[in-house]
Amino acid sequence: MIITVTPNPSIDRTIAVDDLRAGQVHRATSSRIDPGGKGINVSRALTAQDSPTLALAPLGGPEGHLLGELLATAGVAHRPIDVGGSVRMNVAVVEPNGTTTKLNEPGPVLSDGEAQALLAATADAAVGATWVLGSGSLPPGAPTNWYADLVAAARDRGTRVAIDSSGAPMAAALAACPTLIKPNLDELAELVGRPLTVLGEVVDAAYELVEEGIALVYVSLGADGAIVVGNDVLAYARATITAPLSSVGAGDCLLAGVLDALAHGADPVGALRQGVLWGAAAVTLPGSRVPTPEDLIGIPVQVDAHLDRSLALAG
Ligand SMILES: Nc1ncnc2c1ncn2[C@@H]1O[C@H](COP(=O)(O)OP(=O)(O)O)[C@@H](O)[C@H]1O
Ligand SMILES: O=P(O)(O)OC[C@H]1O[C@](O)(COP(=O)(O)O)[C@@H](O)[C@@H]1O
Repeated sequence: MIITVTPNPSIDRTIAVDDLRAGQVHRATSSRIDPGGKGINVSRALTAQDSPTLALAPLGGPEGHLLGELLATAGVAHRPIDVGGSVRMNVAVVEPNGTTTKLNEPGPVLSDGEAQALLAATADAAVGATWVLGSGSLPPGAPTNWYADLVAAARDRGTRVAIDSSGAPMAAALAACPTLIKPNLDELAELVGRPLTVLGEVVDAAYELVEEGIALVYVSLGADGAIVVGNDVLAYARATITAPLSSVGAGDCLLAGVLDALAHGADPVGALRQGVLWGAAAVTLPGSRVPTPEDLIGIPVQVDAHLDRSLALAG
């Protein structure tokens, strides 16, 4: 069982328009809502592939109630933590050429007690789990070291822990040495404090984090695929998608594929292959829809242990 915790979940509304222009009135051509937040997306992707998972999240207010209903409809096992503030609504505006503009709300303020209750519930659920994943931004009010505390709590219970966040909460979590992290290119550049433009620079940056004690660093590189770096582990994988539809949540699907494979005993490179497959399949689907087994059919994944360090990245 893979436990996910999403301290700042969302309802994701995807709105399609012909041509987005700031300051103008637009008539949408379509719209949809999906359950959102990074850990929730990972649990959705795992559920769609029949992989056991439990999603924990603070589900407050009418939006929290709606999010719980959406998760139940999708068959995602979840444990709501009751909080006073309402779940946020994040908006993605999608244009026909695939350009996506995202507006993410900050989320409700969590009190100290609510942040502690979420941590305690996750620590309880971690006992006997294959992995615990903490993912996404922290809502206002949650302490910056919330993910660092989660890493310590999971380690105390003998459970492997993955963290996928950004900014100060991610930097604090790194110091606590999670088992695995999944930054994208921008997040890795932020963690090492320098721009990364070619594959060799990404590999070197990921190695620095491995040397600090992170066992496995998976870096997602959008259309350029992903790498895994660990002690004695280095591989690059990519899949070519001819008609990408929406990249919202692709990183979450990649991480779901990686954790599912590792939970089933795959080696880190096999897990990279499955992660890239699930991530690539996600971009063929609208909004943040997650791939089913049928959606994975016919997507070829190339895995290469000898990577071209000079490969320029699209960023
Ligand atoms: N245009 C694309 N074509 C093929 N695969 C893609 C494309 N965009 C994303 N992916 C796959 O999805 C993964 C996650 O995407 P990425 O944008 O890097 O994550 P995040 O959502 O975390 O920023 C990538 O590593 C890649 O495997
Ligand atoms: O917690 P954050 O960083 O604001 O991100 C939340 C957003 O990320 C997602 O989980 C995935 O979106 P991305 O494409 O930005 O990875 C959305 O469902 C959600 O709206």
